[in-house]
Amino acid sequence: MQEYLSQLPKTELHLHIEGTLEPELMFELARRNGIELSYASIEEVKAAYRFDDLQGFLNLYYQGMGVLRTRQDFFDLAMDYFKRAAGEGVVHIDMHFDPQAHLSRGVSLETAMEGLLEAKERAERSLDLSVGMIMAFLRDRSAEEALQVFEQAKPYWERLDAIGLDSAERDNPPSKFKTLFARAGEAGLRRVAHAGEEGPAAYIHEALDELDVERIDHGVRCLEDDSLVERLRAEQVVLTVCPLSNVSLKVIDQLEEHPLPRLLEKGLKITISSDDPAYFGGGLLDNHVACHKAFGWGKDTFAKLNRNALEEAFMSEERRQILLERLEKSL
Ligand code: HPA
Ligand SMILES: [Zn+2]
Repeated sequence: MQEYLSQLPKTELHLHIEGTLEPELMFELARRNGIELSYASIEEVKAAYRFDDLQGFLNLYYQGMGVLRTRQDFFDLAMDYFKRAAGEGVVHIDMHFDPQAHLSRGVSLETAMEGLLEAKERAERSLDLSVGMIMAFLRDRSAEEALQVFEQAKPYWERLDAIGLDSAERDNPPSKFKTLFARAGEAGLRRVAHAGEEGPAAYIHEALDELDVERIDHGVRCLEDDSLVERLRAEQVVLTVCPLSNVSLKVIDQLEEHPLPRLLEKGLKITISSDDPAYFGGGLLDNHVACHKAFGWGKDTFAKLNRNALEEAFMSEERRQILLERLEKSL
């Protein structure tokens, strides 16, 4: 099965590029930029990656990305991940990135954007990988700041696929960002949002109704509302579920208890992703293997999850057709 899962062309719709920062690269970038880390060794970093909840993770996530200073750092971060992912059979990644988390520590939008865009272009030329770009906004910061950053990013709108909404979900409802999402829609951008990870099922309804999103990132708490489940099924709204992330952040106790099998039984359009692979114990292949072990899923289920992801990915129709055909041949 491991071999089948390795060669299966896999697509991930939910990945934060800053969450791919492995401790080894963190140390290298710290050295390069003359930054003193609060960790003495790579082992110490890894030992710190035990979280009680989303906020506990976010604190380390924002701290870790402090080593990213130059355009080259952003390029290296992304390219490092793209190579690893392509090496395990990932063919497409829709990548979130958090400009506000860099602007707030004095790193310009251009530095982050140019480094990430260069890595995307290099990967698309030199690896068998396509990359979608999702500019994410931090929901625990103000709506005014988000709008201001979005306007500042105007020179890059053309090269973005979508905007997203992430960071601390509790008490930061989607409706807070209604104006931003309307503005992004007018600018021709697609919209996705994290909802129903730690926040209630009502936030999923709200993201669909008030932000007009086409995807829900996570969404696992939809099961608390039968009418919502029925809506997600009828509209075939894709959920980008992140199994190892949910275990790490204690959204669920253990993978065997994860609602994924129930979500599939209910006929929802489910995909699986790694979220922040450097922090949550593995990349997309590891998430596949863990689901196989926990749920006993066979080849058909993994084919379906990846077909769902391919159908919804931000990629050209030409590449989608090529990859859909390749997926069918790999079965
Ligand atoms: O899983 C997540 N949830 C919310 N915000 C995030 N930012 C990075 N990862 C996450
Ligand atoms: Zn996420």
